[in-house]
Amino acid sequence: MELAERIRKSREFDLFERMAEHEQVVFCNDPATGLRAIIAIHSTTLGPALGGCRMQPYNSIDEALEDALRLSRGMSYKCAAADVDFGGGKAVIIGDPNTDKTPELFRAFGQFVNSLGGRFFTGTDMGTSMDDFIHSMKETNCIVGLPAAYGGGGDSSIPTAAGVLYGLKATNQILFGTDDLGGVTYAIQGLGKVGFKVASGLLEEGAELYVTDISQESLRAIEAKAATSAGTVKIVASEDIYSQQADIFVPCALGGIINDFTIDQFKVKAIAGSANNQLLDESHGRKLQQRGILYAPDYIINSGGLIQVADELYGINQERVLAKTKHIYDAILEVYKMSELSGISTMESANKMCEKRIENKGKRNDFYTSSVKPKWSFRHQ
Ligand SMILES: NC(=O)C1=CN([C@@H]2O[C@H](COP(=O)(O)OP(=O)(O)OC[C@H]3O[C@@H](n4cnc5c(N)ncnc54)[C@H](O)[C@@H]3O)[C@@H](O)[C@H]2O)C=CC1
Ligand SMILES: O=C(O)CCC(=O)C(=O)O
Repeated sequence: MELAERIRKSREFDLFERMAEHEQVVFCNDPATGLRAIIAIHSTTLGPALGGCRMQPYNSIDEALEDALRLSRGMSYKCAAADVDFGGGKAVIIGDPNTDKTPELFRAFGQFVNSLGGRFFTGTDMGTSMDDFIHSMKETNCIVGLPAAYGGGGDSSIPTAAGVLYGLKATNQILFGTDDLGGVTYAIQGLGKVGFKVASGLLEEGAELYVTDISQESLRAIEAKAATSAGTVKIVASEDIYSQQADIFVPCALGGIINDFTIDQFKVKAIAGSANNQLLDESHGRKLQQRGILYAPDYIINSGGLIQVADELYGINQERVLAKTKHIYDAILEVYKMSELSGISTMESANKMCEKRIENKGKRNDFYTSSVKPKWSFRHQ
């Protein structure tokens, strides 16, 4: 029996089966600082792996690993969709972002990132902020999305939120024949770095919002914002956000929130938000299609942050970032149209497009020319 076949048949190698699509998974353990993290590299076909680092009080190693595997896979598709020279990776730190952060923990994390020798670049995600990575960057230059004062492109949640607003305009174009964001009702889950900016942008345009967050501070802040805006806001309980009588559900917190339990609760016409991995699995994309709910593939509508951090490789240029982020409007319209023409779901349409791009790049003969400086070398000077 072939080695690969023998391994596949042995239950003791289940972990390798789970990461069958992934190139590498690194478990990072630093007892001195309490760091326990997982870095997952899905694919480096398009370039070094890139993906933010999430911090969350996961209930088990299993849950943390699953998140890292799913998120890093999503990054491969996101990089292909945004046409940037990066592959898919992601990191998760096990811990409570409100109580467990220390400078030493993020320095230890930076050391592990550095040990990958440029195969993995990272920055902020759910539960982490630019300030955390100021500590990590002391150990590695594979950190993106740092403040401008540290040579980075700044807060990547700004272009992410801008991209979501462009995606919502495209969605309104299909639903109502207009790009206007005002006069429409949205149910927003999560008012963090991205969700708060999206909600604020919608309020300024006169939208009617239903919002939820587990942070009372964020809820008070959005009420204060609404008091000085053209729009209105109503706070709803976490479990009620899926069943709001709104036009569009805008998930900006957790993944897996489109599942068998929530799908029957939706009364919306469309779902379009920043959260990564919104569909529990691909079948839920088809179920949304059957229910006539338009779905904006998450890794396209939320690619503004990636566009900005990828731009750092060329020396950040905000005009270029904005122009590329605007393109999210066309990209979302394109996938809605592809799905309509082919009859397959919007997510399947987007996946097919990205898989083709990755396959084509994999086929290309990247031949070596000794006179040209390696593309990434300036990051290691
Ligand atoms: N920051 C970025 O540029 C990007 C973020 N994303 C994704 O967007 C989502 C949000 O990211 P960030 O805003 O950066 O994270 P964040 O950590 O700043 O905000 C998340 C918010 O969700 C809230 N939340 C957590 N659990 C909740 C629940 N059960 N119900 C309601 N609210 C809940 C938190 O209290 C927090 O306010 C994540 O899925 C992230 O992976 C995707 C692309 C880029
Ligand atoms: O925003 C970042 O720092 C990297 C991009 C990313 O992780 C994401 O788009 O999910």
